[in-house]
Amino acid sequence: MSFTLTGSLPHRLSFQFQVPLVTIPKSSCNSIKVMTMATSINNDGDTSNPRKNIPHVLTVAGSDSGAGAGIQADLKACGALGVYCSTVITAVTAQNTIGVQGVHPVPESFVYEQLTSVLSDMQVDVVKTGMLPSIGVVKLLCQSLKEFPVQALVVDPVMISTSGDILADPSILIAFREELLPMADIVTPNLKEASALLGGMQLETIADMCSAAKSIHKLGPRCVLVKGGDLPAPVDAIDIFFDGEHCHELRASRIKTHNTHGTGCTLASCIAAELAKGSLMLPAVQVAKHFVETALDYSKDIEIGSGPQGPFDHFSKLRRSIYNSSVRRGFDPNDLLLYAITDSGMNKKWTRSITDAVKAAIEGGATIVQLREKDADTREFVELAKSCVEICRAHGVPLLINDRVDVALACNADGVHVGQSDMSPRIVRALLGSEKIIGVSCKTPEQALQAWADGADYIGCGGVFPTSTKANNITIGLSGLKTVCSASKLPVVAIGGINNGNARSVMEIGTPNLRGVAVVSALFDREFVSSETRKLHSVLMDVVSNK
Ligand SMILES: Cc1ncc(COP(=O)(O)OP(=O)(O)O)c(N)n1
Ligand SMILES: Cc1nc(C(=O)O)sc1CCOP(=O)(O)O
Ligand SMILES: [Mg+2]
Repeated sequence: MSFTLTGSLPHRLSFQFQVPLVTIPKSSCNSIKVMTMATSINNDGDTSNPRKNIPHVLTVAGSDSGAGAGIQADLKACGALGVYCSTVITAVTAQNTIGVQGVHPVPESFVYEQLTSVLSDMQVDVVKTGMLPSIGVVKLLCQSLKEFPVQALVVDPVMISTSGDILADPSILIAFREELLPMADIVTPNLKEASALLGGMQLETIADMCSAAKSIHKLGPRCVLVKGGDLPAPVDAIDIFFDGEHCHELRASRIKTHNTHGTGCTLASCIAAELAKGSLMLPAVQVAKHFVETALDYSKDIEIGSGPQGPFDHFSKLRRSIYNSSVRRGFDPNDLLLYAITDSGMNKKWTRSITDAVKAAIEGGATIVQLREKDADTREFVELAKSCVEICRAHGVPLLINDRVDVALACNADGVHVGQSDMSPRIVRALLGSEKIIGVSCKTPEQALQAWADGADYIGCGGVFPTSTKANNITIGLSGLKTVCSASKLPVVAIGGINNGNARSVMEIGTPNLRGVAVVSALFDREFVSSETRKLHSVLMDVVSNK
């Protein structure tokens, strides 16, 4: 549903915003961005030239001459995530991989001039703060935000650099506590900063981090992310996210590298960028953590500078691994169109072998096949899978294995499909490598975003309709499917109770990333698999060719 706002812009344009009506959950952090498409109407009333509002983050932070942290990191992080980033520079620092050699604060009146300049002209969605060197700057920022409200404020409470240099007057704590944090949607302190905000509280365990997050929350921000990177050598990097109700433990692999300069700025900027794109807070934090983890991993061996803490690479490798994860070589989302999933019980009932069933489905037009053999012995399953790999390869159709990563490795299948209670897709990716296809079953937008963050290639979404093929399956309906598709950054295949009669209604829900239907009984609980597949194929072709 949407409503239309009309009004006037400065200069000669009038505007129309199509504003989708969204229900904002009470407990959620302020970050549901209403995505807008401004249609410019020139003086002749011509509406043919739509102007897109690109998501926009304004960073208010210090410049780092070494370009690993500060304003430079913020620009790179937003750029890598496809978000415009404007900048208000609060201080110029002379720093490199060795440390901070000098800090030159920009006069407060000129920080204010920059703020007014950007906020009065540009449509800023989210403000992210980094180095705020004085109480005066904090006060002017708060004043500007009251004058020009934005959709979300992300506060990275920078106080001391990783090299130990002081970047803000300690008196800043009062201004943080009393002025800035009450306006923040999220604050992202590391352990030292969290401790400073709480008057020196000792933080040594996950439980300490959780109680610190709750105490900081009482200062006014809607959400708190306490970063545990400095905890003594745990296996994973653990952060605590508190949304006012629940403490979530967020884990990422700990990457062994000295190229970590700018991780805090990058994380906060990525959160801001995701919020600007319309994400909810927890998924935004998860995407940001995944971004930093992947960037550190790709940059672990690069060498820039001679000091102990180098910068990392926000761009080149990431473009391949994150931004284009849906176009990983070996996976074509068009393959999801007619997704055939085997069921040994059904094929036994119709007295045919699984290999014959797979051949018949391919003959009828199946574009991808999944072996879902819940009862097979492992040895039997591997042999069956090897035969099916051969059949599928001969026809250029990818073959995935349901649940069993070991079987997929043994038969060199094209990938694996896992559900919410199977092995985590992040681990599956680590085991299979970047070239294999990974699908994840999702019933909610949060699961869909997590699947993307975990490195999946597509999601299976259902049950769209009731099914007797999978016991106790929850039905989400066409509306549930649409909600998940709209949130998903990955291509989607719909599943559950789909057949020739209802496939059109599924494919016509109107979300471009819904790429096909996955079916079991509509093909395999039938006498003639190839003709049933052909009928479904022709319905799907009819829908896609008329799109
Ligand atoms: C394409 C596709 N989507 C969803 C599923 C279901 O996977 P899962 O939730 O793990 O349930 P099982 O199939 O393992 O019972 C799927 N297999 N394929
Ligand atoms: C295997 C499976 N997963 C589902 C999910 O909702 O994730 S529904 C399902 C069974 C689909 O079989 P049919 O096409 O016979 O309804
Ligand atoms: Mg499963």
